[in-house]
Amino acid sequence: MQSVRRVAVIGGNRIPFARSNSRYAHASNADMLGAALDGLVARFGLAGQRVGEVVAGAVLKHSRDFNLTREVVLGSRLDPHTPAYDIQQACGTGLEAAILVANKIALGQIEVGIAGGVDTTSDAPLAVNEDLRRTLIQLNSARTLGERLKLAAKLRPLQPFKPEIPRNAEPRTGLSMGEHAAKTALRWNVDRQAQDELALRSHQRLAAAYEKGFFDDLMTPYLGLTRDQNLRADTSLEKLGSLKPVFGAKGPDAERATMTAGNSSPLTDGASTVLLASEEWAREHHLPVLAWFSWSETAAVDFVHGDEGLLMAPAYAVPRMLARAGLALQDFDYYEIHEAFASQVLATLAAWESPEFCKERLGLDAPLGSIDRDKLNVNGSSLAAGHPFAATGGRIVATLAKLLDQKGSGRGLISICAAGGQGVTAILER
Ligand SMILES: CC(=O)CC(=O)SCCNC(=O)CCNC(=O)[C@H](O)C(C)(C)COP(=O)(O)OP(=O)(O)OC[C@H]1O[C@@H](n2cnc3c(N)ncnc32)[C@H](O)[C@@H]1OP(=O)(O)O
Repeated sequence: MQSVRRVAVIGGNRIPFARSNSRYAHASNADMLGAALDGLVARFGLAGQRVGEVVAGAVLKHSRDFNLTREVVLGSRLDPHTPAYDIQQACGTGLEAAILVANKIALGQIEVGIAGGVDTTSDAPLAVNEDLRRTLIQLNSARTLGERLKLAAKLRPLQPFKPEIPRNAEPRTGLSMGEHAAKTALRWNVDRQAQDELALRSHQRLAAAYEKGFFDDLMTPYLGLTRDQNLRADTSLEKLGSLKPVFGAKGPDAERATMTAGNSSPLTDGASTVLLASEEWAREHHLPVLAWFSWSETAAVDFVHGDEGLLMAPAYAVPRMLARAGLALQDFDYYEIHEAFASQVLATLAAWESPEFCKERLGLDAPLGSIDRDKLNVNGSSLAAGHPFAATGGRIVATLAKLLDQKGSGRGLISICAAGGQGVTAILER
């Protein structure tokens, strides 16, 4: 059995993120992931090379995209002998892909790998209703004219052919991510002002990062976009404060609704990729190491039978990871907490500060405590950049690795909430 090896983050490449039904309206998942991968291959001189594995995924995928990642690799300049496959862990997909690749490198199973993710809400897979779908499948395999006529006769009463549009909702509750987050915001008394301030900071910091050229070697322009399209450098607390609540805005608690289009991440299209490798591979290829991928943890909460918030799993994953790593919540120079909603970031921070939550839910004698907010999402996050579900993990890993490289030393925490009541977290070090 080989001992565990250090895993290097070499770099990343993504395309600018676009607002849904806008600049990338006619691009497919394969087009966008292909563009992000092509940029990575070009930047790190990987053309013609056989990479250990490429692992990526999409949350919303057409049924024809059996193995989207492999198809993208076959269309890329990588050696076609590069194995590639899809995984899916909702909004944690990109980070979970990086964890999978990192673990294979750590165990000596591969020397180098690429993790990625892509999503489009502009090209979402539509399905026809269940009866119609089954009848069409049977019709396709019917052997005799009689069988076909019998099945065709069944089709008429199934009119209209109403498509099933995938909803951004939990199958077991029927509630959208935003509606779940609104319930959590009430539970944690997260106020509107704090959410709008977090959103404003996200836009200001992302804009400042662009101005400094931070993304110059992390991004390839695509279809005319050179910056994330959702970024509103000119937004203000006044503008944000004037927006009407959209989640939790109906029902008995409507008066207390606080979540708006401004403090919720928008529906977004985009793709990202990250290059991970063993120390030896990096040295042999003369590629500098940005950061080391050191710890990870995935947790799940019972939001169906219990009272845990759908997007609160990172509140459980992080302390478990800290305990294994022998670290405190304050031992970090950067915190990258994915901003699905400002309220979910603030509820997570409130949970870590709560003596009751930490004792009753985490079994800790003392709360994890608060973090220095100046170290949180220092170059903006999903509220400003947008959130193409599976692509967010790659954006965050590459951003944090570069921040640590620029600082020269330090440690960063990644926390991503995901649908299904799951949370994916990791630690990068330099
Ligand atoms: C999936 C997982 O596994 C885990 C997760 O991450 S959960 C998160 C998943 N993602 C989501 O659930 C997406 C949530 N977001 C949405 O559904 C939609 O973006 C939304 C319903 C919140 C808003 O949709 P919309 O109404 O089409 O947004 P949009 O038209 O852009 O904005 C509405 C208004 O607010 C304004 N606005 C939005 N952001 C603003 C800002 N930062 N500053 C100023 N104004 C802003 C817009 O200009 C617009 O104003 P007008 O009506 O005057 O044009």
